[in-house]
Amino acid sequence: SPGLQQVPLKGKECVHPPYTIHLFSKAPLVIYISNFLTTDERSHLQDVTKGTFARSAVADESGEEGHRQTRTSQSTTVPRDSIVRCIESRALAFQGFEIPRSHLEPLQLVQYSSGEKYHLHTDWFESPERMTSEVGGNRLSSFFVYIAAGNLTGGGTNFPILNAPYDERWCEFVDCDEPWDNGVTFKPVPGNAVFWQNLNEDGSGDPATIHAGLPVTSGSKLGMNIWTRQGPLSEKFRGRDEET
Ligand SMILES: O=C(O)CCC(=O)C(=O)O
Ligand SMILES: [Fe+2]
Repeated sequence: SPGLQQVPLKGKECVHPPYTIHLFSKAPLVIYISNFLTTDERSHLQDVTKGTFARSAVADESGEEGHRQTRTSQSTTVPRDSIVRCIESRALAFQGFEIPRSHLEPLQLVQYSSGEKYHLHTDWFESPERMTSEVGGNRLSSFFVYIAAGNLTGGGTNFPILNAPYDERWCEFVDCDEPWDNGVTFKPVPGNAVFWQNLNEDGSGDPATIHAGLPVTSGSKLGMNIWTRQGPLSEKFRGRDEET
């Protein structure tokens, strides 16, 4: 239609699935999304990252990256093809269209086998080394998308500071067997995602966004992080964009 700029996608149309959103919390902003990724997109992400996973790193207080018992998963960066760009566009549109693509970190897949977990942490940083202008400052928001669950038990995403919901309809997405004191645990339902805002209006990190990937007690879990920074990442960290 006149006035609408269509981005050419080299033969592959970017069609967004009709996902459903459920507002979980207003402060911090936490939104549960059903059917954020299609089955084809999920298989594609698994195909293009096959054999590329390595032990996940975490940063300590000094910003030093290393391997710790607090994060025992394997992870990898997803190469940016037309399907991945389509998922990026969806994540940006979800946040209101204003954020340029350059504010997105490369998408990260995280694989957990039985016994693996990611201890309580925030996705936002406190050490200046981890939020330089080269990496676009701090992490404004996070999507954790569930990509696959093979005979999975455990492995939910737990937010201990958030209140568990009252309405039973949440039990489709939330572990309603968790004791009330544990906060909320989102169930790893493939295709679904949890979105939250990490930073307050003044740019400070919101401590209430602390969360964990609970131990996988059997089977396997594959998830994906989509992190949006406050500003653009340099080409060194984000890689080259052919189109914007
Ligand atoms: O595995 C999960 O459920 C959460 C993972 C996570 O929080 C992260 O990778 O930053
Ligand atoms: Fe996280």
